Amino acid sequence: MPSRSGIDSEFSIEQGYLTGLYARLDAMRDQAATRLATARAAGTDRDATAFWQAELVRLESVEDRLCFGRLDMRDGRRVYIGRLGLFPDEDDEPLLVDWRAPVAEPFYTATMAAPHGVRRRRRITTRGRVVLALDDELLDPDTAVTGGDRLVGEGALVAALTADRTGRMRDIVTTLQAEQDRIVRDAYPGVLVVQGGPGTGKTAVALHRLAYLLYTRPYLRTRGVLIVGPTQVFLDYIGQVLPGLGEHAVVTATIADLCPGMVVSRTDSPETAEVKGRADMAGRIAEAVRSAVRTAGEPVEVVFEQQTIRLDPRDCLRAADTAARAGLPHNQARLVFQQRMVDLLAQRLTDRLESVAFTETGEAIDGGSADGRLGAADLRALAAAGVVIHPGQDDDVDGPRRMLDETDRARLRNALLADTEVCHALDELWPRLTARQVVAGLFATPAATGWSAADIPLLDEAAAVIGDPVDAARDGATYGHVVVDEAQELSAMAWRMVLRRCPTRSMTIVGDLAQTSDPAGASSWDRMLRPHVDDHWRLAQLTINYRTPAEIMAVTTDLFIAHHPGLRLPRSVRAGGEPPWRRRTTLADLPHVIAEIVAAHSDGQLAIITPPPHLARLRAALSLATPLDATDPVVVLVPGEAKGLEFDSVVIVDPAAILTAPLGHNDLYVAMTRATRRLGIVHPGPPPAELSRVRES
Ligand SMILES: Nc1ncnc2c1ncn2[C@@H]1O[C@H](COP(=O)(O)OP(=O)(O)OP(=O)(O)O)[C@@H](O)[C@H]1O
Repeated sequence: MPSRSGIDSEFSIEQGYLTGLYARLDAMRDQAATRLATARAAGTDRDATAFWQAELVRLESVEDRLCFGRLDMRDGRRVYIGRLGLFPDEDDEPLLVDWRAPVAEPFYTATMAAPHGVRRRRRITTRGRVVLALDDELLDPDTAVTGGDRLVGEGALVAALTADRTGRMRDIVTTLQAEQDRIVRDAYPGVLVVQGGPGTGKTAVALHRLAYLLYTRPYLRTRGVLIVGPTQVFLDYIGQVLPGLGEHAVVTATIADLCPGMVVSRTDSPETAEVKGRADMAGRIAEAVRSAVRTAGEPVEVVFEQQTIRLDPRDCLRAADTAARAGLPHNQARLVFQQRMVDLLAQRLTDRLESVAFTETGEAIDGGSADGRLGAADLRALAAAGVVIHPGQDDDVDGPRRMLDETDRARLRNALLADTEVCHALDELWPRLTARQVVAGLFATPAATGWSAADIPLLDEAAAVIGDPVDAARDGATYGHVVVDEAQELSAMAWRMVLRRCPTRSMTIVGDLAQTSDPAGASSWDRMLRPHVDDHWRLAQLTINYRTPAEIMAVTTDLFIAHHPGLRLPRSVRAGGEPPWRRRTTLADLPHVIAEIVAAHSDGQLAIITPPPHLARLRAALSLATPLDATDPVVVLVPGEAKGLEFDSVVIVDPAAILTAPLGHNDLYVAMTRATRRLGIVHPGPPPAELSRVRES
């Protein structure tokens, strides 16, 4: 055992070092504040103002757990690891190494068998600016046997996993595990899919990977990075993680948010949503847009300044063909079509004009040659009649003459383009479309009835095909790297929407095929991704469940095996929690029983997960305000809302009703794996067979 004085001296060494680090951080903050004030006062350099403002925010956000580790290397070097790099001076050795730097990697990956030059790994637990605990691991077996070093403090991982939940995710930078760190630092440039069971840290890993990529690929800061999550509640839940890692320039969005200006106000039946999510909807949208062009068949008559101009259907078809071959979206190709048509109309008008000349008294003389141009003989006749004709600059003096030069013809084309009747006639042939029109036309649904979640990817697809954003005022941006969380829920059409925002296909996709609850979602990553990225995607797996204790995972086994024979249940990292329980009641008594459970609950955050039909009744019974706030001590929510979240205690209501949804078994699995400590089930009537392992209380 290390002596008390030995431990004390280790603490005082680390406390002294930590105090020095904070002093350096404070100095950097002061310097950033001064530079910001100077830039603001000068008022000229907006880039400098923005830079120092962002720098100040970055330095403020690393206050908590600034330094959390130390590596003692076999060559005698000592490396302190923390949230950012700190240097005494530009060229000196760092006081603190950013956790993302290569030299920090062994902090996460070194083992006794592969120590990567590390002799001792020390985890430093702090609160505020005070050292609370030191936790040492010796990676040098010889020294360990002689007892020359010592282990100090509580295991940081266990402490992190057993801490009370707050409704906000925390970063795991101090306790990232080796299999997670490998994914965080993976240099794969294409689509990296992280598959893993509940609680394996997929979300945490994706967020840390994003922080790592922003550090190692600084160009991403200007290209922008995007996180797509299932709900706003989920995005709020993870919202503190990246700022805590010093990264603020990240956009978060649900699928609906990616389509600016759209509000989801309608719910489709699962069957309809599944149909709308299918990949072949893209073909239907393209066809609907193509068929809006009506150029075949009848000759086209266009009236301009009381003259009727008749165009041959073949001319219109040729114009449409040229426009279609320009490779532009519909609304932009329409401009090419209009241009071609106006050229044709102007030509017809010019031909007609040049085949008719007028005397000074306004009388028409038919002086046209066979090709509609004025020949030398015509000109002589016209001159004799007193008509003055200005030959165009490009006219050959010996050849047929033109009345209109290029400028005149351009003016004529402009006059045609500005003419309401002409525009109307051309619009009939190649109408300008809106995304709303196209999608409403597909399902014969009036746009006024509002849009469902499954409509959003269709609107976005239509917007891409026609070339105008759904909301004329706001266009969707593209990003240098995109993270998609709960990615198993995305339909084929939603994938198309996300991929349009990531032209480089640099993506981190995290999800679990056993948690899919959207009927249009994924049952195979390959089937979902191959049509878009061919084989430029790679699978990484996480296998250890850090959230859910073994006792709870054990009761999900029957449910899991019955529906996912090909997948493996993740292994729980900890056991010893309370055994799950179930309680039978009646439908009428349900609100009363839940209120009783809530009243008796005192320890940590509690979630009541219920199928939608009971939601309003239970919220009313508990007098809960409506918008869901995941930080409340008691929350009532449906399985879809619980995705990605976690709570100290979970009570599942009426599991049989949850199982009636199309992928209800996955919903129930999601609900059961949200608990970090306790799971209870309240069921009106007999329990579903899949839950027979749960003891009745
Ligand atoms: N290395 C770690 N150290 C500390 N906590 C961890 C670690 N890995 C995961 N956790 C914790 O485990 C919990 C589950 O992590 P996370 O939500 O990322 O898992 P997930 O795989 O996305 O889960 P699900 O698919 O169920 O939504 C979180 O509280 C997270 O902080």
